[in-house]
Amino acid sequence: MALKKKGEQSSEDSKKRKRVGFAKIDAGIEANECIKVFLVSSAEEVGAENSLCVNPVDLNQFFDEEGKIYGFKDLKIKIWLSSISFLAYADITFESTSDGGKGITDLKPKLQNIFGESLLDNREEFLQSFTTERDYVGSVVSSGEVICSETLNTHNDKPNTSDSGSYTIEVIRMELRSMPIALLYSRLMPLAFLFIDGSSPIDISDPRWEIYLVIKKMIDFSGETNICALGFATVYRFYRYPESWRLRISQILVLPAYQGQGHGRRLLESINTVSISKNIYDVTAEEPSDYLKHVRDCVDTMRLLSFEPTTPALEPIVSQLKQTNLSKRISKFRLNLPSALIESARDKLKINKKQFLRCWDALIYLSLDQGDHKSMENYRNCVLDRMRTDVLGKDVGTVGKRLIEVPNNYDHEFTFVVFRSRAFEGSDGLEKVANGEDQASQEEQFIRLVDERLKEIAGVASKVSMHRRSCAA
Ligand SMILES: CC(=O)SCCNC(=O)CCNC(=O)[C@H](O)C(C)(C)COP(=O)(O)OP(=O)(O)OC[C@H]1O[C@@H](n2cnc3c(N)ncnc32)[C@H](O)[C@@H]1OP(=O)(O)O
Repeated sequence: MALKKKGEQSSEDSKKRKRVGFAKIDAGIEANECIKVFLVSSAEEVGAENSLCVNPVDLNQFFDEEGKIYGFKDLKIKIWLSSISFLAYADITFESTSDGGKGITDLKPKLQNIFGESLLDNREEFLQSFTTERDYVGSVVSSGEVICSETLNTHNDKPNTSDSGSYTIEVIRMELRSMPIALLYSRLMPLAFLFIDGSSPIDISDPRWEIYLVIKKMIDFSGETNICALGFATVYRFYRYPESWRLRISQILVLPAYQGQGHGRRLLESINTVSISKNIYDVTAEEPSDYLKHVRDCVDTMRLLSFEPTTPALEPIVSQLKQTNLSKRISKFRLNLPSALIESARDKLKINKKQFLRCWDALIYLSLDQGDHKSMENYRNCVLDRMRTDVLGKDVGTVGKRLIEVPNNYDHEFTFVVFRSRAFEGSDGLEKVANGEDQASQEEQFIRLVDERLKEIAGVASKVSMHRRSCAA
């Protein structure tokens, strides 16, 4: 073996060194960019150009390292999700693979993290499932309890007046621990992961879980009844001391193709029906999305409007808003909260206090003349004032200790934090008021918050007015 002296380089060595550069490290590709999910209801739709492509909340979360997939060139993943059996199949294509410094992502376990057992390996088996599993949902829900049933006309989705061209929408309630429904839920769970922000699996062995399925029943040309699932809600029953129960909506999802057709409302109304029939204490929702809040506010505001004690409770506050000038900061809303109505709405309609207060805003708004500048200005000031109290604490105006309501998953009504605001305590230990600049920016934030809240209230009020007009017509 020839030894090379230090410092001595052959011309061959120096050529080699020139050729050894720093290879570019694989930047990877985001899962959101290369994965497309299609919701299909027949074998013909699998691979078809016009199949329904749906938008999951965030696929990156299922992949490591900033949601990226490494080692593939021109990677394309098409996931076909059957709305008949809720089985899935992934078509994966790529030009080549190479380890560019970050390895080659093992796709199968990653996709199984989302789809679990419902991800099939065999394309043929998946295609056949549209036939073999055609009655799957129907057979599972056959033992469930029908909570609501509505027959609609195919042409205009209005309650049916003739027998032809009709279908039935039902909401079915089942306990999750029984076997066939537990298996169906395990196929629905990936949908919750895909379409509900921050969704996590639930422990179906806990007997307090139940599921509400909204299904469509239709008789086909051969006279057979086809049943498919359009959405679902999982609900947990909590014990409430000393001897009652509360229902908490954990996940609610209407399949993308069927959203905005009243199925979310039907699920919520069915949960309300059950909570009343079983004399549950109240109903809450776990971290509701903004849109779910909107739908829920519409549903509960409508219910409160037809609740007898509501109108007399509204009258005094509405007449006050019409007459008084409330431009100065006073807590009229807090002072005038209708505690008897809050309690009877909880008792009879199972609307929890936090939810009641959201609807109360909409009910007052609906009772005011939108063209009357004074009452609308008063209303705005009251909402602003209530928000200040909510954010700054129950004890606005006193320095030092403050009491703040903080959200939690279990019960929004009963969590408070007491703290000593730094803005009110100087380094010399003397209590001071916040400086002018802090107060101005705080005020700006409140104005922004109040504008957003007023927009939400107006959205609910307009939907409720439309719904009332169409019911009256
Ligand atoms: C706790 C959690 O799970 S949070 C996550 C919630 N789920 C998701 O985000 C998943 C994706 N989204 C969905 O699945 C659905 O959109 C849901 C479940 C949020 C709502 O279900 P949908 O079927 O889409 O709602 P639905 O058709 O019943 O309501 C639609 C409209 O009718 C209105 N409406 C419903 N009931 C009434 C009523 N009684 N009176 C007046 N209006 C009503 C709603 O306000 C809404 O109005 P809009 O036109 O302003 O949007």
